[in-house]
Amino acid sequence: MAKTSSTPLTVDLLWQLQRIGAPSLSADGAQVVCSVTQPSMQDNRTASSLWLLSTLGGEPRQLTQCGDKDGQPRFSPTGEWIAFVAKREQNGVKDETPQLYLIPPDGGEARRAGVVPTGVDAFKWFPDGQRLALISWVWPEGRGMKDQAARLKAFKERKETAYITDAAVYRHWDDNLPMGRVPHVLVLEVATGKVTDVLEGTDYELQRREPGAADLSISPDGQRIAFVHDPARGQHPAPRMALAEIELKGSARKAVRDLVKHADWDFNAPSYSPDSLSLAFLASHQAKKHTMPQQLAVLDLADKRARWEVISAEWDREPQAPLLWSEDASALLFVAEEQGRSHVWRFDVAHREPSVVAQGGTIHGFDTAAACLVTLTDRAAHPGRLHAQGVDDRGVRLGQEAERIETFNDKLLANVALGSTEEHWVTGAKGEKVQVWLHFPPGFDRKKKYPLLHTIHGGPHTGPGDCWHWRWNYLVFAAQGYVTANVNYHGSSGFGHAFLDSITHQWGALELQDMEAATDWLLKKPWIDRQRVFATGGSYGGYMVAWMNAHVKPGRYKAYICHAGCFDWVGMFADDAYGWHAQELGAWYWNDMAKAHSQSPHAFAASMQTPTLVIHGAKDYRVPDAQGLAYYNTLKAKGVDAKLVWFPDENHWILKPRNSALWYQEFFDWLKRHDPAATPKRTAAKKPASKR
Ligand SMILES: CSCC[C@H](NC=O)C(=O)N[C@@H](Cc1ccccc1)C(=O)O
Repeated sequence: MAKTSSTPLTVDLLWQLQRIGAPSLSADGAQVVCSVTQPSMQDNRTASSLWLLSTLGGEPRQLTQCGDKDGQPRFSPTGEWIAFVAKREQNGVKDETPQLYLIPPDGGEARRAGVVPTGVDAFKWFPDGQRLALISWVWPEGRGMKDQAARLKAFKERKETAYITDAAVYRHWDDNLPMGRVPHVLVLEVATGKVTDVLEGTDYELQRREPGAADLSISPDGQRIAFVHDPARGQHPAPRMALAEIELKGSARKAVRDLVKHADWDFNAPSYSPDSLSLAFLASHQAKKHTMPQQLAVLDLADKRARWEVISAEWDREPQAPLLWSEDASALLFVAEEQGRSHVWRFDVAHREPSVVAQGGTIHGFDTAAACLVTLTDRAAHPGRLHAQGVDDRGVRLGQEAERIETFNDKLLANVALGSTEEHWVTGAKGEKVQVWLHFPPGFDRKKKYPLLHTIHGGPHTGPGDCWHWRWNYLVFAAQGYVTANVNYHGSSGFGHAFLDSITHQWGALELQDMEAATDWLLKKPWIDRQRVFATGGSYGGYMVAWMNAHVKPGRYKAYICHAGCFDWVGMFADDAYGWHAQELGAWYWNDMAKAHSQSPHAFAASMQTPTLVIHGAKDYRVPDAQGLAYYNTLKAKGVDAKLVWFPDENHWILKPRNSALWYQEFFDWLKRHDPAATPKRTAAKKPASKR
């Protein structure tokens, strides 16, 4: 039941809430460290600090003061240190790039672990707690850290600003990848601070799209590092990754070799087993179909012929990185989606049997040690929370309820009337069941009528549901009085491969049928006001509302809001994901323009008449802002009521607090402006110029 208090969930309150990062558990399972991000609307920024919590009860303790971006905290296997990434000024030295810091769990001053001129993107502890493997983007022709520092200095002091590349992969989401550099594995010694690039002088490099800790695994004896590498070295726009292994002699490279490589498969998330007998990893049979899920696979490390096998082929769900082994090496633990939620799963390797160990909501991180499992979980009804629970030595959950180990946002939310969330299913395209999440305003009264607001998710291969979203918060929308619907249309993830793959080469068709089936179902509800129906969406959801503007009878939806929407699949070739277009749309545009246009809203612009708010960030490389500008310009040229909100300093997501508050305000103002029941807040919408 919704709380009866009167405080609604407002954007202002949303931006006061603290944001908990992925937890790391100490080896004895007694302590947890995580980052906590505190936004400041006043300062228009966010700051993150590290907090120490206990799985045995007691209040959390702040470990570091609000640094700029204290992040990725990880307990050392021996429990002696917590390592984290930060940019700081210490002992007269100001970090120009993120560095690795160490702090004792008992607190005190963190110290820089060593100097990595090109910065630290991610890291993994060695089992002995005496070394760390780091990921850093280095100049491949560089030799040693001094040379890297000199090259970085020269690059920063150059007067030219051009970004020059001959790579196929040179951008990711909103970043130009570091020009002239490639991601390598470095080894840092805790005792000396010495840093060694253990791929220096080789042709090996890590995968370029956000290489992270899950791309590395260190063998229990500390003598080998498995890593995800790109055999095409950035020269293929849709590369298939391989796994390789560095053999160490101390902190130096002794050898590097391919470990798992196959032209038809994409591999990632290597994970050595605690008994050193196996390497687990994720494998996707891309040659079979580009939508093939990542499946669990295991390599027998004793097998001279390096044979590996998929062990989850019978399970129609998709494990996500990272893969953690149970302590007895009998099972793998990971997160996987399941019909609008995600859980921590345990997969018994011998019996090939999955089971849920920790239920979502939506799980955003977990860790396990010493028969304890800690999770970071959110729901539509609350932001991320940390829970701890006992698991037996086979990694199977003990007892029913996990214990919450923090109350970071409880006080702020104590008197907030949140509204409620329900899961429903409708018959959609192909006569198949389609999941619809409904979020109701606080104090919802079935005898009254409410406006309907569709919030269409992006992807298309994602499957949100029972989750807390900072940028598209379902209950913030509901608090404004909307029944808010989230349809997991055909193509969404978490419902099996066939459902996800069903839209391939026909983007827009089945999804539209699902949206319309959900709207038809909702229009039959006595508590929906048929005259007050709106649809909004971001990215692929923005594509969907543009597609609906061209394919749905005007008037059914009073207005649309298109955030970072794909509008024209030919123009979209400027995006950072262009390598996947042909697989998804069915052809390269130059080979079959009609095929591209048949799935492209711009090709149907003639029929667009519904008022639309277009929002886009200039630094968006996934859906370049030209897409939103073209859509807005098209509507203006046609005399359709349209408004543009363009952010010169934001990317695919609107991340600065003040810009996010403005985003929500413009969002609600647009809906009110086109709501027949709303008293006009400002002068009536300008009459569009004569229809052309
Ligand atoms: C298929 S390529 C990129 C898919 C990716 N999300 C996963 O489902 C993505 O970035 N989706 C964008 C929309 C988009 C689709 C195709 C090409 C570029 C962008 C999104 O919805 O965030």
